[in-house]
Amino acid sequence: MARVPPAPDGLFERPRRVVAPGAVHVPRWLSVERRRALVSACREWARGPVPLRRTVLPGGGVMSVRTVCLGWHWQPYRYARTADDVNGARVAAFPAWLGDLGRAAVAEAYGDAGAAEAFAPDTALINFYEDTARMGMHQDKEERSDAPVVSLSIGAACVFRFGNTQGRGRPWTDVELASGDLFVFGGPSRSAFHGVPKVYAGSADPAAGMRAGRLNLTLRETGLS
Ligand SMILES: O=C(O)CCC(=O)C(=O)O
Ligand SMILES: [Fe+2]
Repeated sequence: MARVPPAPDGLFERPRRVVAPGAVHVPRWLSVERRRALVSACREWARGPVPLRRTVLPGGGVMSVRTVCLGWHWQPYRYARTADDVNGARVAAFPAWLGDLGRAAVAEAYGDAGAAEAFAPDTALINFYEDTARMGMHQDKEERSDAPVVSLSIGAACVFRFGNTQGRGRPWTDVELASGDLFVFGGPSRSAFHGVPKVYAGSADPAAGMRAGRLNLTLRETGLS
């Protein structure tokens, strides 16, 4: 297992990059204040009403990431208001301020005020990765909306593998997502396969309140009511 952390901040410039049409990586978008506020909000949400837990897949496999949802609860492979595969509780509300952050993210990534204004996320999936956690290649496809997915990363850096819409295999692009990075995928990239094959052990963001591990939030429109 590679344990070499990415280059320290500031050593190399990480430019903003269009990875595929509609898929934009904006390094270090979140300020340290914003990262700290998100980390403490996630700590609260991880306590309940639905606790942070490993999702059990229909075949019996258990995901290595631990997840908690806001607004709508995702379980393989549908959304519901209640976490029927955990404790039956209704998930915490999706807060208005997180919707504002999502719209700012779309504006930043696409430079399109109309697209930003139209973005109305109603769910967040919050994933916590220990250094050994991974996420296999998948599509985010339970949403009934063409709206983009906004992804925010805090803590340890990872390899985010961004593939194609046809299948799990190549071609793909490996992107390093580090603390504070924004990644938005929409338009022709909305249903691209993607995953996290590696977290860089030893990279952390103590200033944001993360001594170890990686936090990722995806803000999405479910298209459900
Ligand atoms: O952790 C990430 O960067 C991606 C998470 C993801 O793909 C998901 O929650 O569906
Ligand atoms: Fe995903």
